[in-house]
Amino acid sequence: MVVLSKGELEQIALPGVQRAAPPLAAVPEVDLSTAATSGRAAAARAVARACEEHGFFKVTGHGVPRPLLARVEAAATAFFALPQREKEKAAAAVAAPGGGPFGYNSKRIGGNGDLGWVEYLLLGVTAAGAAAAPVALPGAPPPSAPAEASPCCFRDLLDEYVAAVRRMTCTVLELMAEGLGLEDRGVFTRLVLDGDSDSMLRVNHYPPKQQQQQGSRLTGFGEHTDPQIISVLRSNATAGLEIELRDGTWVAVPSDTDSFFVNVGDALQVLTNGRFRSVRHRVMVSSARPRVSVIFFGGPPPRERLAPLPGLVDREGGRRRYREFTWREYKTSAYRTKLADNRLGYFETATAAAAAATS
Ligand SMILES: O=C(O)CCC(=O)C(=O)O
Ligand SMILES: [Fe+2]
Repeated sequence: MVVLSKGELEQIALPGVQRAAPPLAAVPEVDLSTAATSGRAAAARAVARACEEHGFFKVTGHGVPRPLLARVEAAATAFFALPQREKEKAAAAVAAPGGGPFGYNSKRIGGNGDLGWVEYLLLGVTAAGAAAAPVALPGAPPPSAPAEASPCCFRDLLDEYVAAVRRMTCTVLELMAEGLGLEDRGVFTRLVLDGDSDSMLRVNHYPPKQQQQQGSRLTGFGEHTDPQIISVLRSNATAGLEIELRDGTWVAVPSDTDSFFVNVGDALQVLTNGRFRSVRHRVMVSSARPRVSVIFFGGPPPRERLAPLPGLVDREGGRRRYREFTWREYKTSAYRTKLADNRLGYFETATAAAAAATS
């Protein structure tokens, strides 16, 4: 088990963010069921508007079966209730041969000293539509645990979940392309469906606060932008997610177990030449109830060369905000940074950097 020193625990209880953020008054919402009918153009426009304004919106009418969502939530809760030893054994099984970020972790986010009041399972997503690790997660649950806490069952369930959520994600990505007026509707979808797509699934569990932490707001997951093209999140009924608006204020996103929340990621900000905004967000733990969230991150293949799409650059008089780079390069550079760093700064063109400095 990871034991934190007093100083490390103080870092999680950040004094600067003690005040509760006000709720986001109107969460932009897109009903995907209307996109299947005559409302497609309106849905595409609503998606593009939300990506430009917030880089964030809520998806209803998504078609992912409710019982599947409930089973995943129950299995995740049961998994994190397993003895620490079992969770760590699972980590060893999903770790990539050469190391890397996959597996189970507690309190430590990434390799550069970021801490949060969270434990999580991070799994690679394979091209075949299956999620998770190529090997079964070992470890039998204690006899009292529900069957779905068994890491093998949990893995199978997550496979099913990823297949359903990836399908829905592709519909959203197509709507984004349409909303931008791009002729090639599949320009984003292709990257996520590619056999080598660098997609992931993260299951987060924010444990209830301990006695001595009552009254303080803890950093569950510090502020950051997501690296990939798109993130699609579903949580239990415990709030905690907050996003930063364009004017720099933070707002709380009310939880909604029937909907998914979509974040624009860094890669999509680049592809759209900055028109879509990679949303800065965090999770604050202020409730005594645990929060469980499951996030599908749709990413491009490592070899993919990313650059602003020419059609979108033309619309800005030829001004390119980012230079071309491969996804592998971005990741190499990002792994050296802290969670809160602006990871795209390194890839900005000189004109974009100059514009940012004067704004
Ligand atoms: O757990 C959440 O609700 C969000 C966590 C998050 O932003 C992430 O895992 O990238
Ligand atoms: Fe995130």
